[in-house]
Amino acid sequence: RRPKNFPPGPHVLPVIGNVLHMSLENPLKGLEKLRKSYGDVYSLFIGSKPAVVINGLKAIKEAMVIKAADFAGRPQGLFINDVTQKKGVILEDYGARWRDLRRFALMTLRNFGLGKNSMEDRIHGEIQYIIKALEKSIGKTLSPQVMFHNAASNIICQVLFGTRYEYDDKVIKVIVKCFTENAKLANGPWAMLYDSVPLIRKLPLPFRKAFKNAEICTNLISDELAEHKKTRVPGQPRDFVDCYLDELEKRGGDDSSFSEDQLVLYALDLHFAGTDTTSNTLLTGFLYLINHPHIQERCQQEIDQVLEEKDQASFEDRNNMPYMQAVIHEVQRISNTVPLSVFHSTTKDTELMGYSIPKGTMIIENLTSVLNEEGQWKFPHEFNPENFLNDQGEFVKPEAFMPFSAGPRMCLGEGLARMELFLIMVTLLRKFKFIWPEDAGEPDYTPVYGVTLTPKPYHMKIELRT
Ligand code: HEM
Repeated sequence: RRPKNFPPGPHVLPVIGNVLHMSLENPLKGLEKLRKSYGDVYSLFIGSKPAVVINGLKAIKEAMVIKAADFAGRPQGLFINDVTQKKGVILEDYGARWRDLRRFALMTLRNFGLGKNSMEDRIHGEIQYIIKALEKSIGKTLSPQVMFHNAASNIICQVLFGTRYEYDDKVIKVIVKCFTENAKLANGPWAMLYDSVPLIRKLPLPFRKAFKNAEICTNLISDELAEHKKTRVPGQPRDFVDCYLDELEKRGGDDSSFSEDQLVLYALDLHFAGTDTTSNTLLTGFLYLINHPHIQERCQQEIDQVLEEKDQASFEDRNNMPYMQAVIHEVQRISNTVPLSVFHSTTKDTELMGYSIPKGTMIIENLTSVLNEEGQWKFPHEFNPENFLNDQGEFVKPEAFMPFSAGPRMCLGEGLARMELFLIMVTLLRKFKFIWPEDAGEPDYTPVYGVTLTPKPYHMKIELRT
């Protein structure tokens, strides 16, 4: 039964809740349909657990920005918390420990953006490997999926461990495989059963694979950590792991949010958060640019004009490229890379749009509903950079642009992600022309649903620009 004054929603069945109202293949359509029946704030039962789904700019802003702290928790006691051993920053509940971990990550990322070997240099370094891979395919077709995935992974690996991995390296292949499998399991029916029926948790059922995968990744990162401990010079950090080890010494080892065990899961968290997101946005971006050649050409004209004889683009150049800025933001809007954000939970009894929501209720922030909300965009349902340009052709960012979410839990890698998207897209568009192969048929823009949305695999043809 729904508590008193709880948001409305469809009829609930015992044990399975509202599972039948949602397609596990793609729940986004089901959520949109329920919004039409019940309004911007409604409730669903996932198994026996109530969850509130928040849709549209007005309600999301009230929850995540105005009542920020009330909605900044993360659900606990779920399958995914057990798999990640309640460590790391993404799933940590709202409180002092989360704040400490988040502040440390933001500070370290900022420090690595400065100085000689800056984040821009690291990104440009990795772009050279993408260029090499593309040059090998000139005049032929290429599937860009693995290439973008590895590039995003390498950029974050350089920050975390100070190393990049060759595109066919065994370590990174194993980590990526484990992540992909776990993301699927976490989203699937076995995780739901694990959450709903605690008695089966120790049984040898398919969800055990997720624990095995987590152990494999933990062991690989522990090896990396051991290597760092052998070669580091205290006070002269080379990367995130060194910074963390310095911090650990400073805190004297009696602080439960900072320990070597924590570090391993923390690094895996950042790697996971920074890889699939950026690479799927790039993949979607190129899929649209290839199939909208006039937009691709207009980007190239602006890039040529602004960069002239300069060797390489810098992130600052974005301020002189309103059209490119609009295109990248439109790519992010249409990619809708993390469609349901990461689930939140309420930290106390609270209210939203006149409804009462008890402490500890799971909150599903439907970012899709804002990124294509009618009334917020000139062209909500089509790929059109005009969504981010005013009548004078200047770049403007509507309030409903929130692919990184909003409020205290909003993506902490936003700065890095935006820099990667800009430098990679500008550098590649400057050098190459991307073409849809003649024999590829009509493009299919329907994404494959998961924690992140992924475009269906596709091929691109590459020509060198003169
Ligand atoms: C296009 C790329 C990216 C997109 C669309 C994206 C999107 C998001 C979203 C929607 C959230 C959930 C926010 C919430 O719960 O309200 C999130 C959280 C997070 N992201 Fe990103 N992200 C991207 C890239 C990155 C990168 C490169 C990093 C690496 C540093 C990163 C690290 C994180 C972390 C650590 C969190 C959890 C923050 C917390 O719980 O306090 N993300 N991201």
